[in-house]
Amino acid sequence: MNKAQALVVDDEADLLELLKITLARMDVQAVTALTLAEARRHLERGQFDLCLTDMNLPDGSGIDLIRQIGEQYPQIPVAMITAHGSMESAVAAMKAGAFDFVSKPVDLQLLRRLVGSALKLRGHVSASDDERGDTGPQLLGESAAMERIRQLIVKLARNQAPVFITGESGTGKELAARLIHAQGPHREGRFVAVNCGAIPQDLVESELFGHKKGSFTGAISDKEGLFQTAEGGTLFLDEVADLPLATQVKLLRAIQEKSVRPVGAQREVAVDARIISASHRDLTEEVERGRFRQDLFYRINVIELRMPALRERPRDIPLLADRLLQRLASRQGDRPALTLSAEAIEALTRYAFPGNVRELENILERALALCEGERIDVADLYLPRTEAPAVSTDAVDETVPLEESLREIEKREILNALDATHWDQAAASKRLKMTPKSLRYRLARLGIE
Ligand SMILES: Nc1ncnc2c1ncn2[C@@H]1O[C@H](COP(=O)(O)OP(=O)(O)OP(=O)(O)O)[C@@H](O)[C@H]1O
Repeated sequence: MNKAQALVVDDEADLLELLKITLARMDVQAVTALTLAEARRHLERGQFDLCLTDMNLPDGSGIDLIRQIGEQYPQIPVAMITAHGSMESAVAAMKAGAFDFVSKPVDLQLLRRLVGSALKLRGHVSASDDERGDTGPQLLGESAAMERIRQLIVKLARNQAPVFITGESGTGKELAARLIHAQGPHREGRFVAVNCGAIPQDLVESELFGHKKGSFTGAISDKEGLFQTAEGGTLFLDEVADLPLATQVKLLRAIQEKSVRPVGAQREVAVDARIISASHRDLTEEVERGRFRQDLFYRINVIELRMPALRERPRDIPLLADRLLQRLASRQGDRPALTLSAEAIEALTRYAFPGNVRELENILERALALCEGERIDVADLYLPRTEAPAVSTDAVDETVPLEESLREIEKREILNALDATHWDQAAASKRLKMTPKSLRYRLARLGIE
C-alpha cells in the first residue's frame, strides 16, 4: 500500500514542522500549507487521505476549507486544529463537516489516534474493514423518514462529532447509536451504553470517570470508569438529562479536554471515546428550567438525530411487524412460521404505539406466546385502548368523539403524503389536492413539525 498522504494547513511554520515529523513517524507523508490559497493549490494537484487545518489562517477561515473539501473531495476526512479551550471553533468545525478536532498544544498521543481513525475511514488500515457492522439488527422501515435516518447514520459514522439522539421511548435511539458506532472507524473499540438515570447519584462520577482506591468509603481498589472502558470506541449516554448538575460540569470538561480525572486521582487520563447521547426529554426545556447546563447541551448536541415515533410513519408498521415476528419466532426453534391476519395488520396500523417499536415487539411476543394457530388475529394482539388512537379512514371508532377521529384521519393522511414526497410540502399539498398555504395552516394546527 502507498504511504498515506496528509495535507496540513497552519500559519505557524514551527507547528507545521512538528506535525510533519510526527506524521512521518506514523508513516504518513505530510504536505504543508501556510495559507488557504496554498492548501487549495495542493488539493487540486495531490491526492490526500486526510487533512488537518488550523482555524485562523491569514487569508480566511479553516471552516471554509472544511466546507470546500466536504463539497469537492468528500472522501477526505478533515480535522480542525483549534486554539486551546476554544470549544466554539471545534463545534463550528464539526457542524461544518470536520470529522474531529485536536486542540493546541497538540497532544501527540491524541493526534496519533485521530490520524489512525482518519486512515481507517480511508481504508488505509485494512484490518476487518469489511466488518461494516451489518450483521446485527438493522433499522427497518421503508418510509422516507427511515430512509433519511439510515443515510444520515452512514454520514455520522464517518466523523467524531458528538451526536444527540432525540425521540420518544422505544423509537430506536440506542439502535441508531449502535449503528453509528458499528459503521465508523471506532467499530473495533467497544460500544458502552450507560443509562444515566439508572445510576445512584452518589456513584455516578465514579461510574463514569473511575476512582482511586480509598477515595471514598467502599472504594476498595482502583476502578476504571465507563469513559476509560469506551476508550477507542463509543460511549452512549442514554437519558443524559438525568445526570446531576455537578456531574454535568465534569462531563463538559471530559468532552472538551478529551480527558477525565478519576475520583481521588491527581492526574487526568486522556480518553478518546466518541460521545453519543440521547434523551426522550426536550433538552431545550430542561435548559430553560435550569436543570441542564446550556454549555453542555451545546457540546453534546453538535449534530441532532431525531427518531420519529412509529405513529408518524404508519406505513412502516406492516413490514416491521412481519420482520419482528420472524425474528421472535426464529428464537423459538420448533415454532412454525406465524403470519398476521389482514385485520391484525390493519389494527396495528391504526394503533398509536405510545411505546413505539419496543411496544410493537412486546405485543408480538405476547401474541406469539398466546396464539395457538398459525395466524395471529386481532384478538391475539390485546391492543390497549389509547387516548388518542391513530385511526384509519375506514374504521372510525364510534366511542371516540367525531372531532377527534377526524383530526386523526387528517393527521394520518397528511403524514402519509409528506412521507411519500420526502417531506416536500409543495408536492405533498398537490397530492392532497390543497394549496401549500392550506397545508401549512393544517400542519401548524395539528402540531406537525
Ligand atoms: N426501525 C427499527 N427497526 C428494527 N428494530 C427497531 C427499530 N427501532 C427500534 N427497534 C427495536 O426496538 C427496541 C427498542 O429500541 P431502542 O432500545 O433502540 O429504543 P430507545 O429509543 O433507545 O428506547 P428508550 O428511550 O426507552 O431507551 C429494540 O429492540 C430495537 O432493536
